[in-house]
Amino acid sequence: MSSTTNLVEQSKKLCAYAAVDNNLKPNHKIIGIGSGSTVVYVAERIGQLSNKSDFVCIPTGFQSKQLIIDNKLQLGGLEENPIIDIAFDGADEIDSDLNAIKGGGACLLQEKLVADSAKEFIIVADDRKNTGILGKGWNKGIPIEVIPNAYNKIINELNSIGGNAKVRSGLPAKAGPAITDNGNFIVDCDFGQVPASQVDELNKKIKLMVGVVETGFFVKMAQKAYIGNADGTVTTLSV
Ligand SMILES: O=C(CO)[C@H](O)[C@H](O)COP(=O)(O)O
Repeated sequence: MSSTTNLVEQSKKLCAYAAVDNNLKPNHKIIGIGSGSTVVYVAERIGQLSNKSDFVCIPTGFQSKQLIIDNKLQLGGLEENPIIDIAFDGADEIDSDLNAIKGGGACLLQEKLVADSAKEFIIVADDRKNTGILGKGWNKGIPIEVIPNAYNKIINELNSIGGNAKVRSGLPAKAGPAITDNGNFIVDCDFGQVPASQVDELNKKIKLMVGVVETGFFVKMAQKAYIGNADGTVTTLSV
């Protein structure tokens, strides 16, 4: 592992541990666990607690479910636990209002369900994600989960409002489109930089396209973000 990779990994761990240590309380009985490489350390930290039988963890997808099981945490479902006390998740990019782009790992629908059901939603990310404006650092486009046979219709509609959209490929693991945990496709749409004041309006426009299941814009959902810096410090952002 190169020293840069080491530093990024270290910063992910630091921010995840700080987010858990500073926010998880004994009265939190239902905990949302997100997806991605940073949340691995959230699950690890929660797994170190001695009162693991006192709470239930709700996953945001297949990887997240495995993290819960691997850390010997109690697995629960959103059906039986529709109100989550606190949820932790990663992000692909964060702006100055704590709006986020999510879905780089194709889990955005379940991630948004968990975040939306949570009384407190906390983002953990290394400092490459904290650019202040969505689309500045993340140039792969906004992930949008769509019904499979609607993908070309939606690509046309996204392009007609100024986007540059393409269906996400499953290569090299799978020929053809990537398939989400919900059996849908992901369309990634680049809109360039989206100022914080325009994120809500753009998100609503996309949501209204028939065949769109969910967008990767998380608009004002997070109360706090823990950012792991390369120098070993953690910055806390809050709204
Ligand atoms: O939205 C996500 C998956 O759909 C992840 O939370 C996001 O991609 C961040 O992942 P990482 O912590 O590996 O940078």
